[in-house]
Amino acid sequence: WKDKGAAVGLREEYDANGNLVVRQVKKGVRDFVFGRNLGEGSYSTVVLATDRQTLKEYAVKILDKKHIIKEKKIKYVNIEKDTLNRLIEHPGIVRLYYTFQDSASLYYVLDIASGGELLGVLKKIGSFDEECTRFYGAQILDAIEHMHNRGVIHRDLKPENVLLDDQMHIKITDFGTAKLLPDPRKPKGAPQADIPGVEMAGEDDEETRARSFVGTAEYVSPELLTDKNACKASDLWAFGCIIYQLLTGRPPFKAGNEYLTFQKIVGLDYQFPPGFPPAARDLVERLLVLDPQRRLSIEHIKNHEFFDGIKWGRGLWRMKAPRLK
Ligand SMILES: NC(=O)c1nn(CC2CCNCC2)c2c1CCc1cnc(N=C3C=CCC=C3)nc1-2
Repeated sequence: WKDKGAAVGLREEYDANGNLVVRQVKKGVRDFVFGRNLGEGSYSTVVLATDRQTLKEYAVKILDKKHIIKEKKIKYVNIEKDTLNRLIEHPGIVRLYYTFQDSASLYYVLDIASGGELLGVLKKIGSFDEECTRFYGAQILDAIEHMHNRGVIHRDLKPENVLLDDQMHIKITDFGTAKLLPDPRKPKGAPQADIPGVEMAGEDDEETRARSFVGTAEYVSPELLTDKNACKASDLWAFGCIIYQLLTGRPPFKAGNEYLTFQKIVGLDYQFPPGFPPAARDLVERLLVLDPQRRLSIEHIKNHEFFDGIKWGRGLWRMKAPRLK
């Protein structure tokens, strides 16, 4: 990285009344007051931060440059930034506002999800009723549809990566292991963005990176275990696991260790507990299908009986979140 430091760019503009307005266009470390630690990744720390000027709160993801280079994770860093830039305008996905760097670190300034993890809420109340599962399932599916329409496969969807904002609406996070397909909105052959000036020397090539990643055991799709290839339907397998888990309090495939969990997955070895709602059961059975080609498409899921009554699109994000009981 060329160390651009935290140079703060200022732009002089004139407003409608001809008054000179000086606008700050580049943020830096000095513009934020850093607070408590929100989470640790393998090469990043996420910290609560407040913008000194606007007092707006953010989550700032701080990536250690030395560690990234030593662990050859430059590609992951590029993928995450490119992914977040592609998904910039969906209410169900953590938004990237600014990036900057100093001599030691890269900084991503992201939406704060003050409600923490969906998993935390699920653990607190045990399991969700149908209404809450329908609402949160619909928001997660709407965000997955947006990702897939932009050529992004998340590959590690799980309740820990579904966060909640102050309206108890979801915000999906952690795109460091996403798989980026060519952006359908960019004309064929157009260069796909990267972090400028970041050498890829000694980097895994994209194919190796894309094939080397396996998500979190309980949510990994069978195709990722058998032929190492994730596709959009892999996110819908994880979605089926999440719907099952919201209604029962546990994922469908869980064993004493990862190997036994993987065996259950490829053997489609799971059961529905008594009282599992029939419409939800039909939906989950059409998602937890070994052949990714035969899994329900997003359009079919949206029209499934389980989601009867859901107003898809912008209306879904204006709805008041149901009380979690
Ligand atoms: N890896 C990330 O990008 C990331 N990690 N976190 C915190 C993790 C804590 C463990 N589970 C997954 C998330 C965040 C982000 C994005 C941006 C982001 C925005 N808001 C929060 N909010 C939290 C609030 C309370 C507890 C934990 C997180 N967290 C994050």
